[in-house]
Amino acid sequence: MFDVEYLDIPPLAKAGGTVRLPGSKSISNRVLLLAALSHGKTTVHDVLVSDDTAVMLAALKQLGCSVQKKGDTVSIEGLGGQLLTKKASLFMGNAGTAMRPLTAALALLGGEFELSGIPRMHERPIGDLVDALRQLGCGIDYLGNEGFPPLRLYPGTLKLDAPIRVRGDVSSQFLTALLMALPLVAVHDIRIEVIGELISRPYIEITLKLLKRFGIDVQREGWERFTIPAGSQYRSPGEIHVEGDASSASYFIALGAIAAPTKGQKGIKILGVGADSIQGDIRFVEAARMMGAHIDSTANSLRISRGKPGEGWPLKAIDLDCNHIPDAAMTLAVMALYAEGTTVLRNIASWRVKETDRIAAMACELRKFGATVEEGADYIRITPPASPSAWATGAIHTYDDHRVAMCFSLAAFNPAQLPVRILDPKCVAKTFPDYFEALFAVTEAENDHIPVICIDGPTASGKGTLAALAAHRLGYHYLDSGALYRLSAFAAAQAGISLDDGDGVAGIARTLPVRFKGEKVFLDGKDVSDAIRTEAAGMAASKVSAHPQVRTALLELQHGFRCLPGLVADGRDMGTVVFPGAQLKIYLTASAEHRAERRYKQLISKGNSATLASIQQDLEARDARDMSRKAAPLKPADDAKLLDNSYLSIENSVDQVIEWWQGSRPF
Ligand SMILES: Nc1ncnc2c1ncn2[C@@H]1O[C@H](COP(=O)(O)OP(=O)(O)OP(=O)(O)O)[C@@H](O)[C@H]1O
Ligand SMILES: Nc1ccn([C@@H]2O[C@H](COP(=O)(O)O)[C@@H](O)[C@H]2O)c(=O)n1
Repeated sequence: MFDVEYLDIPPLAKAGGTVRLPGSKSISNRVLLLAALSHGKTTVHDVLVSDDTAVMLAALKQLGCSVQKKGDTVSIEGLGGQLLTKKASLFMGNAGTAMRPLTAALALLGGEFELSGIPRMHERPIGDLVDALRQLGCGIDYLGNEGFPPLRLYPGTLKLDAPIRVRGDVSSQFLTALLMALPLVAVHDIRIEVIGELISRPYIEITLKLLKRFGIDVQREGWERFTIPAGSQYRSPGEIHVEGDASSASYFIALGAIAAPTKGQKGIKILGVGADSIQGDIRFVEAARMMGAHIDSTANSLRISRGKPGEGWPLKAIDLDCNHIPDAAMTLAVMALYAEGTTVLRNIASWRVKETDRIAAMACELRKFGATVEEGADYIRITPPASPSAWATGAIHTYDDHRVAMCFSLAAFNPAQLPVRILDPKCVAKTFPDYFEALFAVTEAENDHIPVICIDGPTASGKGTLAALAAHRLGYHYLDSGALYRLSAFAAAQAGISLDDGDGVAGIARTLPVRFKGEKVFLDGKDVSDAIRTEAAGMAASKVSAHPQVRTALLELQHGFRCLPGLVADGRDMGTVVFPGAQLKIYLTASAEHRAERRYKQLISKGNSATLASIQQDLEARDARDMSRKAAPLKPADDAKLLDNSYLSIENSVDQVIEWWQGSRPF
């Protein structure tokens, strides 16, 4: 996951490859709760691992459930409809799929509970569900604003004879919550009557299908009346698989529809969800087809490609009632940027009470790209920028809403080739923690568009420290090019090749079996991190680095580090030779005394013996060799910014680099 303040996505050009989707959030949280309420043990496979499911699992544990989790497989020993813990304070984060059904189940089972969430959860309505539960005699108080969480639940006297009336026109989750909770107390038939037109019906279909898997056969009359038969009892199905998340699929369906295919790939293949999906958002496929996407499906996979010019590309504007695909419809709003004409998405009033007011949020962020947007109580109308030059870009606010973050990543295919900044990208953790990694794995940018920051300078000036920290702050990759020279010398010595034999060392360098993992370096699978970090190894590296053949041999390997979303590279010739077109070049220096002292402390802290004087002598000798060699000598690039950090802390040095970087960005 990109745990950074913002993520800059370079202009993207192409897409192709296979995406395996994480499990569906809606199915995962329903199944986890049903498993907990059932008799017997349930093993749930392919569960979504995310913030919202973590909240549900934590609550179930607090309620006395035995939960074993291994990766995306969760085993739950069901409570058989009896709570072991009758008193608890449960934190629901911003997970509506946990808050609503747990409120209903706990209110009916009886006990003293408090349910709260993050501030936005306390703005999301729950009054209609509370009203329905109070009709049944459940004890529920509001602890904050009337109609909203947090809630206090306490035992009441249940009255289950009369039909239960619940509104269905604000959130279908209220009905889902009742459908999942009422089987716990179905001593006789229980009738639910829906008031108002039921929205998001496909989510109710998921609920009914899953209830069936757990032994509850709800009778339905249209979408107005539901009956839970007397004597209903939850029974574990034993094993159950969660399908891929159809709402998450929408980003990759859209990607296939708007991106030119990468060489050798037939668009995007999505695994985990397909024509047999029980999720309503699978009908996003129909909407994407209407806009021009070419989509083939099997039972549990999809393949998407962009139409030919004039036959699906550019996309076609649509005017669509999106009540059946409320979550995935946000993706259509971003696809509308690539459509000819004005797209209207209707019947989306529920957007206003989701993670954020999604109609207002989408309108505001779409305008940053130059779109003309009109918003109404329950619709949004989007006209894309009139021409490539009318496109703008901006820093996208994500409102702690995973879907805003994910769908706006697609704006990086803009024809003006502008980068897009996503603020707080880690909000995708709610449903798809590795979304951006998955996106970058199947997209391509023009090489020159992938940003590179070069940090060159003499020994022990702090290049590596600075480069690694700057990369971390930006979510970029990091190249420690010095390590490649150290490894070449090390591997050559091990193979008995003289360090003076340029061709011999170059032969080794050309096929270095190197792997970086965090701060560790592996050569042919062996951890050589400490072995290549000695001063002797640095001196050996300096020797082999003077051979032009060795430098050429390492060039391709270094270029390979230039990957989405960007790179920070440190060394001696990053800005002058390896990445001459880099967007930012820094030449980092410090006085020889400061550098010697830093290296001295570094060595001593690792338990090595050294004297300050000898270290200073060695590093000055190494610098002299690096600066005087013919091939790619150490020197500042003509367009490098000079940074002397003799009296600058590490943190201030990083701040300075980030400030320079920000200054070069269009946000
Ligand atoms: N601004 C700074 N102030 C104080 N110490 C620093 C500063 N920057 C880096 N250091 C410390 O200096 C030491 C050397 O830093 P680092 O290894 O990053 O240098 P380098 O330039 O990459 O070295 P090399 O040339 O060997 O690759 C480290 O212990 C690091 O913590
Ligand atoms: N781009 C580079 C990086 C390093 N070298 C040579 O390798 C030696 C070791 O580098 P460290 O950064 O790990 O200390 C260094 O002294 C250089 O001789 C290089 O030539 N080009």
